[in-house]
Amino acid sequence: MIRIESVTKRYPDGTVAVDRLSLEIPDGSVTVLVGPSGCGKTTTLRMINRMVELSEGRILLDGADITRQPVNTLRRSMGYVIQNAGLFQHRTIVDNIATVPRMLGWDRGRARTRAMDLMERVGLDAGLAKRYPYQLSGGQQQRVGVARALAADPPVLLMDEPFSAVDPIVRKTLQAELLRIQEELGKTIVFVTHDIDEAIRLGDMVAVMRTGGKLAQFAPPDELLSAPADEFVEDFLGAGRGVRRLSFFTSAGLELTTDPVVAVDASAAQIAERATDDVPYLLVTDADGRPLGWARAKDAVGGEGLDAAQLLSHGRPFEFGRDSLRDALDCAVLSPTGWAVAVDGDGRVVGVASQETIAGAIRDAHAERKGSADRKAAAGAPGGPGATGARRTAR
Ligand SMILES: Nc1ncnc2c1ncn2[C@@H]1O[C@H](COP(=O)(O)OP(=O)(O)OP(=O)(O)O)[C@@H](O)[C@H]1O
Repeated sequence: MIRIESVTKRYPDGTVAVDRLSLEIPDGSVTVLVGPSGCGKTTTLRMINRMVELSEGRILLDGADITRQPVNTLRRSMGYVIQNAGLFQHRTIVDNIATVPRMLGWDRGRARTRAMDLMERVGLDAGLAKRYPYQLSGGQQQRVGVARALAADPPVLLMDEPFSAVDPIVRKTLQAELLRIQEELGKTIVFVTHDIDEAIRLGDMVAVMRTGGKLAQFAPPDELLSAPADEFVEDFLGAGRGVRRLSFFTSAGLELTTDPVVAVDASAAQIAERATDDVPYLLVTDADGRPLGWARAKDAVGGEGLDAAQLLSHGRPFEFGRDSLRDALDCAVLSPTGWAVAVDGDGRVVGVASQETIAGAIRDAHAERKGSADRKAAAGAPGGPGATGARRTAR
């Protein structure tokens, strides 16, 4: 655990960049520092690896004061990723990634093998290994930056606006990749951004800082959205808090029905059996149970069977139990029938849910969450990461 204890940074010109900041950064999770420009995020991050020396207070890494160990030893335990990747322009990609292992005395072959493994892990084609940074896109360069920071397998990763310089689509992909890598590696990540959506998507815990280097709120994103500490945090979070919070509710409790689901080769009798008064649309699946689209029940009954070419689009299904209630709601709202299609991990239909069913599940989830928050408050327990149930999606 990284423990920041009442830390202040006063630069030589008198600027107080960070003012008595205290934070406990849990192991194996992503803690995001977010706030407006100049609020002291970068200064805080750099005090952790001592690129900036603090003025007052102390920082403990696993209980030991970071000033008590040689700065090189400290930095080796912390990968560092910055905006625009900061790659060595005269070195190939594979050599960039192998930099730290080589510095640690690994032989060339072992360092290169490690670098090639990491390229695969961060989603880079092995064919890029011999290129130079200028021959890569911005998104690819950021991936190299992440791979280089992971090369010596440090327990801590410090990331300073690593995805700010790439376009929004690449940025979402990189965020999703980071979450995937984090799921596998379980590093302690401290991530700086000025983008609140990025903070909410990536953070297990989010520290909102305000100008003057003061902490405004430190909470899991769900709690931030449901109970902002004050007007500053509320303004910073922006509009649509309620809908955004649904990302933290799992779809696992949704009551699905399979009543409208029929296979494309269903007989006239099977279709007639499905198409009751309560089922205006039928969800048609292929022989493997994957969704093909919606058919109007009244058109399907009495016909010659279902015509896959005549179906209404089923939109993007949600993965039952993995995706959130926000994903399910999005599906239902965008669906031409108002029904969301739920699939399993292999893309096979497990059922459908109406907008009304989803609205009911949202009410239940809120009531359940409120009950559990009240119980926690009564027991004096703080909120913590990992209580969300839904996969954090980078949609
Ligand atoms: N070397 C320095 N000397 C004097 N003041 C500095 C120095 N570095 C940063 N500052 C000041 O400290 C404050 C915090 O800067 P910092 O870079 O930590 O903020 P930030 O939240 O990361 O900002 P941004 O989002 O714009 O990168 C700012 O007022 C900045 O001008």
